[in-house]
Amino acid sequence: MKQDYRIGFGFDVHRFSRDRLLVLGGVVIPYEFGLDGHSDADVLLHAICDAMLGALALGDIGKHFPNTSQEFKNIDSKILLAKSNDLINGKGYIVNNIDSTLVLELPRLSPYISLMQNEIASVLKIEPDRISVKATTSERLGFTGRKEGIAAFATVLLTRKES
Ligand SMILES: C[C@@](CO)(OP(=O)(O)O)[C@H](O)COP(=O)(O)OP(=O)(O)OC[C@H]1O[C@@H](n2ccc(N)nc2=O)[C@H](O)[C@@H]1O
Repeated sequence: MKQDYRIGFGFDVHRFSRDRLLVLGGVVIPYEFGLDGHSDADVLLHAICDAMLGALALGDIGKHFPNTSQEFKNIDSKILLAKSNDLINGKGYIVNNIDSTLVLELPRLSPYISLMQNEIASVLKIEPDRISVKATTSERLGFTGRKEGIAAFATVLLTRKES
């Protein structure tokens, strides 16, 4: 008997880089640096994808979207989020809610949080109030504190699709 609920956790890190866009939660954020990566390096969406896949023990994003594949070069990570959603839907589950936290010193994200929630909700086709996006500094400690990059954490609760 399949469980009615499955919980997943995701984590990702990307390093800051010049001449790259900063894309977080599907939103382009004005800043002097972007994030390095094979895709658009949307670290928040990657952590959320990882949590969705992990909830059903489907492996991690690298297994489904390898950074060695030309298919995913510079890809918009909203496409990876949609693909991850298709995978869990195909297994009979939908996203009930997401909680996530970005760890970075700068830029300030509070003006963009609701935009990110709306973008993610729109891709997943669920209500924005089921998507929580938070941002915190690491009090200038560690690689995030040295402004070398951004870390993202996400937890996702999946529920069975109404049969
Ligand atoms: C989103 C994508 C799109 O191509 O690239 P980026 O834009 O982040 O570069 C990838 O899915 C991003 O996958 P991600 O999983 O974050 O990349 P990595 O950390 O480099 O891990 C790549 C693969 O190596 C495996 N891996 C990683 C570390 C480790 N010590 N042993 C491993 O076996 C992981 O299971 C993963 O499947």
